Amino acid sequence: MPIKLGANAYGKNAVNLSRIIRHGSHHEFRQVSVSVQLTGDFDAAHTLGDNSLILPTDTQKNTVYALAKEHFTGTIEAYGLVLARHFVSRNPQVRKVRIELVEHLWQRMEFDGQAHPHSFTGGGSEKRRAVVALTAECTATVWAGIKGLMLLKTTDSAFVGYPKDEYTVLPETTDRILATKCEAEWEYTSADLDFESLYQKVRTSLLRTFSEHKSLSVQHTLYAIGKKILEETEEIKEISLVMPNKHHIPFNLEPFGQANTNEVFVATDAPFGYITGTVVRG
Ligand SMILES: O=c1[nH]c(=O)c2[nH]c(=O)[nH]c2[nH]1
Repeated sequence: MPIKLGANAYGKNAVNLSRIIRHGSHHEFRQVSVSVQLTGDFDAAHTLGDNSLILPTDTQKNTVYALAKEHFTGTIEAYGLVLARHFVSRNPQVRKVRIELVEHLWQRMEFDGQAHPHSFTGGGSEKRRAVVALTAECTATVWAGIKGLMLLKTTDSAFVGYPKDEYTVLPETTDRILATKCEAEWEYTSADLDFESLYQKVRTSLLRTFSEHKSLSVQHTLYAIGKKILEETEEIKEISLVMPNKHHIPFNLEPFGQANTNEVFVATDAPFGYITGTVVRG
């Protein structure tokens, strides 16, 4: 049986780029982790050690910084497209480039209702993410997403009617805490869109459905969130959601002579329910 090289790709991961955008004394601050991945004609590099078609990952890293001065002034989606077009147009050996950008969300400080011109606080666990793929034929695909979005509501969440066997001890509940650290990723229908307003629209829709939905399970809420986003936003082809169930378990206060009327809980890290799903059209 002959042996040959299968699928392969290479690039620089986690290029940590930060940038100040100055408008006089009012500054914007952006911080993003960029990963570049190239797919293409790299057989000779693997089988012969011939590096003549290998654009060094160090050069890829430098390109992320060099193009940032002129081009990283808007959305991460737009900057991803600039980088992808650069690598594809300069390197005929590249069949496909994939750029992943994960943005740390710094929040501007505010004092007495006044936005501070140059000071920020860390945005917590929430990150904004974009992935851009561009082929040598210039077909671009853009995905956008949210990571680490902590969501919690204190009512309008139930879990009843599930099968019970000899190992089931979970009591049915019609009023529990629903908490998750949500991840969402959606694919756009085009690479020529207002990525900023679409991102804000999707994020707001996600929060609104989470808070307003009469949840019968995490699965039920996940689908409701995805369905609403697709109904409201024709520029989105499909959306995938990850919604771990961050359990808050009622603590037994009976040994202390008190009734726990759904007020005191143990917040548990592990294990946790892991609920994922993609909502599609048609
Ligand atoms: O919303 C839920 N979905 C489940 O699949 C599940 N399983 C479980 O033990 N609790 C829950 N809650």
